This record gives sequence, C-alpha cells and structure tokens, in this order.
Amino acid sequence: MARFTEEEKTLRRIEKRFGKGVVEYGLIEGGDRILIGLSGGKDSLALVELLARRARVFKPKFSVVAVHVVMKNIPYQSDAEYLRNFAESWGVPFVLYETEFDASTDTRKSPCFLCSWNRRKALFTIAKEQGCNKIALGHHMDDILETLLMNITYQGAFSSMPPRLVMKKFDMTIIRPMCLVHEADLIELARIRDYRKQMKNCPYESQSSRSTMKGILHQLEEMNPEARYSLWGSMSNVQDELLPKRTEIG
Ligand SMILES: Nc1ncnc2c1ncn2[C@@H]1O[C@H](COP(=O)(O)OP(=O)(O)OP(=O)(O)O)[C@@H](O)[C@H]1O
Repeated sequence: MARFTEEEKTLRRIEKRFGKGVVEYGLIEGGDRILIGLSGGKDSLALVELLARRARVFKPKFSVVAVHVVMKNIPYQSDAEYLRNFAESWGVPFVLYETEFDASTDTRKSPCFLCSWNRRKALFTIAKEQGCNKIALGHHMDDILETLLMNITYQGAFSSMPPRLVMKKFDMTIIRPMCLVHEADLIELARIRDYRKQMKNCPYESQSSRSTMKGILHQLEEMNPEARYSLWGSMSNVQDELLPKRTEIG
C-alpha cells in the first residue's frame, strides 16, 4: 500500500476539501471565466495554485486570471513582481491594478471600511474588463466560521460569508472555493511551498476581534473536536420553529 509523507497528506487533504467545496456549492461551471483576487497573503496564493490546477483538468473547461489591487493612498507594500511570477508560474495571467480613494470625503467611515469598499469596487471593474463572470476570494473555512461567530456576537445576526453569492444587479457571482479548507492546512501549505510573506502590512489593520474569535474557535474545538463541523452544519440546519418569534402587535 502507498505510504504518504505528512506533506503529501496535507496536500491531498487540501485538494479533497477544495474539490468538495467546489462541487457541493456548485462554484464552477463550464465556460466560467474567474477573476482571482490575489492579495499576496498565504490564502489567495493558495487559491491561485488550487484553481490553476483545477483549470488544467476540469471538464467542461473554465479559465482564470489573477489581479492584485494596489491602493496607492494606503502605505502597505506588496511585491507585485513576486505575485506576477507566482501566478504566471501556474499558467495564470496576472493583472496589476492601481487605484486610490480620498478618505477625507467621508470621515464617518474608517479607512478600513473605505479601503475594502473601494477594493471590492475595483475587483468588479477589473472582472468586467477581463470578461469574467465570477470573482474568487481566498476565504477559508476558519474565516467563514469566525465571521459567523463575530456576526452573532457583534451584529446580533445569524450570517456569515457564503461560498457562492450571486449579485444579480452586477451580473457577477462571488465564490469562495476554499470554503471547506482548514486554515491550519493552508499555513502548512505556505511552509511547504515557502510562500513569500507580504512585505509590509496595512498600518490601519486591526485584527483584534477576529483573532480573539480565532482563539474562541480553537477553544470550542478543544471542548469538541467536531465543533467546526457542527458550526458549519448549523448554517444549513436552522430550526425556525425552535427559535423565538415575536407576535405581531396591532
Ligand atoms: N489587494 C488585493 N487585491 C486583490 N484581491 C484582494 C486584495 N486584498 C484582498 N483580496 C481578496 O480578498 C480576500 C480577503 O481579503 P483579506 O484581506 O481578508 O485577506 P488577506 O488576509 O489579505 O489575505 P489572504 O486571504 O490572501 O491570505 C483575499 O483572500 C483576496 O482574495
């Protein structure tokens, strides 16, 4: 019987969960042209690799193109040449898109909100320019579960980031093909492949409540090793009749 090394096992696990997410949530169809948002972080680097490999073997055919958006007014640094070489080494065409926004026009909104809103807008613009019908983002299972816990805790809403979001108004679909891939495996992949770390991260970035939630997710998994699967399952097992419902007044 074939024996696999720990590295091979990690790679096979990632491929398996990636494929399962793609199929289970119907993320890729023949003829798709998918724009990959490549931030330079480990997750979107992995996404380029996984989608590129699948594009080679998947029938019916689909195609991919990667874009890195640079917000010129935010002093973070990314190595665009590294990203270009990385994408092209997987046979994925690479686009660098520079844009900026004026934070003084809306001082009520935080720079992070404005930056991500403008980045999202840029992704839609490039997707249209590149003839893409889908935009793929590098969120993984842990991101989605942390967002679920954050939305329950801070927004009082049972919601998260769906694997597939059809935006009719923009004639565009957002997909998260790594929705079933675990972050621990992506950390391991980054080590195996020796992905280069982002040169300088955004100075405004505050990850505090997200990293606290990451800790809480780990604590839940210590209590119950199956906790992440229960949390995931809860999103498609909402037992409406067992939840509080206000009676209409008047
Ligand atoms: N500057 C960017 N250019 C293109 N796509 C981006 C950019 N920043 C983020 N994205 C897309 O949005 C996703 C979520 O962004 P987020 O900032 O949460 O991730 P990240 O921590 O920067 O990096 P990663 O998810 O790649 O490790 C990324 O995985 C990527 O697909």
